Order: sequence, then C-alpha cells, then structure tokens
Amino acid sequence: MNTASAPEATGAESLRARETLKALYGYVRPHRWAVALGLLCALAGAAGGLLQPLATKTLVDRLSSGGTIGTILLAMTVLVLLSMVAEAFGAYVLERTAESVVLAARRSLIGRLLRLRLAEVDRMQPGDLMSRVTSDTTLLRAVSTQAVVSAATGAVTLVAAVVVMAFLDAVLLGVTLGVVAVVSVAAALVMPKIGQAAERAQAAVGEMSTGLERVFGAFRTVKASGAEERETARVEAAARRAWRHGVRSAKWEAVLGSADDLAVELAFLAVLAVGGARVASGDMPVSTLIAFLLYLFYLMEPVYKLVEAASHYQEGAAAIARIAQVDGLATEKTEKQDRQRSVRPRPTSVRFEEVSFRYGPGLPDIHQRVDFEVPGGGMTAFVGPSGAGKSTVFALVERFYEATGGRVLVDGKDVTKWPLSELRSVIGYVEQDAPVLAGTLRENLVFAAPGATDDDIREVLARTRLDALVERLPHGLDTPVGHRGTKLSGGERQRVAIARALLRRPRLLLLDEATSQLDAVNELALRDVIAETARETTVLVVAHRLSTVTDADRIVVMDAGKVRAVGTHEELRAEDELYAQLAATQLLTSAGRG
Ligand SMILES: Nc1ncnc2c1ncn2[C@@H]1O[C@H](COP(=O)(O)OP(=O)(O)OP(=O)(O)O)[C@@H](O)[C@H]1O
Repeated sequence: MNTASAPEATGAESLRARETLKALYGYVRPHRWAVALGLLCALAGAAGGLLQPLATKTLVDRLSSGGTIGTILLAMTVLVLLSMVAEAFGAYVLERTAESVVLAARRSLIGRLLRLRLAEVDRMQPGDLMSRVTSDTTLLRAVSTQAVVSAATGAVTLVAAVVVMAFLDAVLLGVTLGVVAVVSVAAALVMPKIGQAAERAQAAVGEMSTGLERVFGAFRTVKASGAEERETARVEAAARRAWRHGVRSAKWEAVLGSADDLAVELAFLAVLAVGGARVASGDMPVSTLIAFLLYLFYLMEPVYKLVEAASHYQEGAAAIARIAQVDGLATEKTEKQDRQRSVRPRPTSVRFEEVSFRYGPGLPDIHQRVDFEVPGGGMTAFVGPSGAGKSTVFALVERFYEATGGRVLVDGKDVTKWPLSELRSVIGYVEQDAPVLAGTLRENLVFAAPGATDDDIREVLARTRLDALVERLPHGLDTPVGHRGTKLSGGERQRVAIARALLRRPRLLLLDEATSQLDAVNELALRDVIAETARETTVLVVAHRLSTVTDADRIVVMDAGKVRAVGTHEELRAEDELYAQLAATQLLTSAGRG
C-alpha cells in the first residue's frame, strides 16, 4: 500500500502539543462566555442524569419498606425534562459558537492569504491554501467547542460519579477503576494514530484542491492536450489518499469507541461477580448493587465524552497545525489609504542602484548589479533575450519582492521606505498575460480604481479603442467576461488590462508587453495609447515589438541579469551588437543568444 507523501504531514509534529493547545485557546477565548454557558447547560443535564440512580435507590428502598413513590416519580419526571431542556439549549449555544469560531478562523485566513508575500505564494500551492480556508477550518468546529465542553463535562461527571460510587461501595469502585485503567492505557496508545491519519487526510484534501486548481487554470490546454484522463487520475489519486487516511482514522476511532464500551462491559461483569458475592454474603444490600450498576452505565456517558473529546482534539489539532502554517507565512504590510484622484499626477522617476536579486535562497542571481536611471515622463523600453530579468525589474519596482542588494528608487525614494499601498497607488501595472478576472467588463475596468466615474471610463475606453467593443457587447459594460476573461479576444484582454491600469491615473505605468503579435490595427492603437500616456506619465515597457522600441525615448538592453547598454534605437543599433541582432528581427526577444 502506498503510505507515501503527505507533504505537509510534518506540521503536527513541528507544532508542539502545547502550541496546539495555545492556538486552541486563542480560538475559544473570544467565545469563552458562550462556551461557559454551554458547559453549564451540559453540566446541568449531566447532574440530572447523576441524580437518577440515587432517586432509583430511594424508590427501591421505599418500595421495600412499603412507602409511597408518587412524589419521587414526579420529581424524577421533572428532573428528566429539565435536564433535556438544559442539554438542548446548551447544544444550540455550542453549535452556534462553533460556527462563530469557524467564521473567525476563515476571516483571519482569508485576510492573511490576500496579504501574503509573493515569495510565499511561489512556495505554496494555491489549491492547498484554499483547502485550508474551506476544509481545515471546518474541523475547528468540533474541537473548539464540543471537545472542550465534552472534556470538561466528561471530567466533572466522571469525578462526581466516582465520588458517589466510592460513597456507595469502595470495593466495587476499586474493581471498576482497575478495569477502566487497563482499557485507558490501550486507548492512549491509539490516540496519536488518529491525529496522524487526520493530518494526512487533510493534506490529501489540499492536494486534491491543488490538482483541481491546476486543471481549471488551464482548462483549454488540458482538453486540447487530451490530458483529461491523466489529470482526472491525478486528482483522483489525491481523493483516494484522503479516503485511505480518512478510513485509517475511522478505524482507530472505532477501536477507541469500542474500547470504552469494553471498559464498561468488563467492569459490569466484574462488579456483578464481586457485588453479587457480597450481596449473597450479606455484606451489601441489593439496592446498593443496583445503584452501583446504574452508575456504572451512567459512567459510560462521561467516558464516552472524554474519548470523543480526545478524538475531536486529534482531528482538530491536525487542522490547527495546517492553519498555523499559514499564520507563519510572511505577509505584506499594507495600509488603507484614500487616493486623491482629482489632480493630474506628476510622473515619477525610477532608479536602480547596483541592484542584485534572486527569487529565493539557493536560486540563481537574476539581477547582478543592475543599474539604470529613468527620469520622470517619457517612455523607456526594456529589451533583451528571454529570461534576461526584464519582468523582474517591474516586480522589484512594485515591491512584489525585495532586492537582495542595492536600492530601487521611485521618485528618489527607496521603495522599501515607501508605505506599500502608497507606492502601489502611484503605479499602473499591466502583466504580460494581461489577466482579466471573472465578472463584468466594468468590474474589470474599475478594479484598480474603484472610485472611477463613468466619464473617466468613457475617456479611457476611447483611448484604448475599446469603445467599439463595448457597443457590440449585449449588455455593454455590464457584460460578464467569463472565467479569466475567456469571452474576450487576446487583444481585447490586453487592452482591458491597459485601460484598467490607466484608470488608476498612474504616475508610473509598467507595461509588460505580451509576446504574441497583435494585428496591425491593434498594434497601431496600442502604440498611440502608449505614446499618449508617456506625455504625462513615466512609462516603462518590457518590449517585444520593434514598433515599441523605435518610439522609446530610451532603451535599456538587458542580458543575463545585467544592463548591457542604454540609448536610443539609432544609437544602440550602431553601437550594441546584441541590440543590432535583436532589432534585426521583428520579434525582439527571440534573438536570444541563449
Ligand atoms: N517567481 C519566480 N521564482 C523563481 N524564479 C523566477 C520567478 N520568476 C521568474 N523567475 C526566473 O527569473 C528569470 C528572469 O525572469 P524574467 O521574467 O524577469 O525574464 P524576462 O527577461 O522578463 O523574460 P521574458 O522576455 O521571457 O518575459 C527567469 O530565468 C525565470 O526563470
């Protein structure tokens, strides 16, 4: 059997039991009064149960002495009803609280996930991160309230029952506890196995989400590659792993569940034997034996509760460990800020001072002492072979990653000194694959500038030549564009992405040109948009088209993580061998020297 790979399975081990308990307390703390109320109700219910055998003993004693039993019967009925009401109310309070714990955990996870640093997201799988929000938090439901209350009521009622049993007959209690102790040791050995299986099952659920996310992220490619069956098998394998570990957890839970039954059954037989002998010898009245046996069955309840609490705890601890891993990931510090959109903004300058950068420890240097200066305004193109580090320049300007050496300055100020949200608010960024989000065209346009007015939108639509498209669409701006904008053409998606960036009225526009060639009309339109924008904004373009560079005020030629030359098209064509080679082909990046 394949027992392999639960990539995150070490989580529970790494998070020590004390930390798990601390984290659990953190979840319960805001709801402690509700949990206390639930506990009180559960205890009231349990107390009702605890009094029953004593009432039964009194009833039997009265019957034997020929007394009346009406009042006792009435009292027992009221007791049963009251304890039922208390238990039902307590259960509701706890379930409600459990949902609130899940909500709080989800809210904090969601808030955290969207603020994660890009380097962390590069390391993790988005599908797995999603499953922590959807699936792992669900497991908190039982552990945060039910397990806490079950453990507390179980412990209290167990002690109370033991005290009453000791008062009834110490010898029989000794027999009972002896049997329970033996079975408890066996149960304690089983516990960690449940936790381990639960964590592996949750990790497999994460892998399943990762697989699905991968498929839907490239749905057409999957179909076009005829990869449906292979991808189905991949996701199914994770589903089967989740099943296998789930079943393993169920098996140990069943063992644990029967262990508590066994404890009580064995204790019952032992008490019956020893107690029967003592009644026969006249050392003990029969009513005491009956009451003791009833307590023994009553004991099932707290023992069952303790076992249930323990297995919920094992499952919950697995979830807590996985959630805590997200808490351990580095996030960005962003502050909310009101943007001033009315005034025409001043273009910013950009400067790289001897910038070195690698994407992570142990990865190669992508930038090696990159140094260039771009004054405010105008258009600067970055060219160079594929992988030279051009898009990485943009990632560092946006501070998606931080330079490992040197400084990146925007408007003369180190990007690490800018408040992050302020830095990004002056930048408009168009990614290379120009992502469009599910939703309407309008939602996509105002995504980076939620306060944009209809006039702003109209102006930008005209500039990006999207007005004709809007007129054609059945619901105009309110037409849904499909998952990732699949209902738009590639050129339209790119122009939507540019319009979105322009609506932000950026002081600096970062445009990572798509490698695909646009048709002549679109190319011309795009060229005009960039030229127009460059009049009032600093525009940096990772250029893949000759037309873009011939228009540029300056061109930065990059090669293997270094700036090789800076100049205009004419200058570079005459002076730089690589640039001359690149420019000789229409598609600038394909002439890589490899
Ligand atoms: N998130 C990342 N993690 C690790 N390595 C990365 C990451 N992003 C990019 N790289 C690596 O960094 C190098 C430079 O990438 P970059 O995207 O800056 O190149 P580029 O010059 O823009 O290339 P292209 O013209 O093909 O878009 C590449 O070799 C790439 O493999």
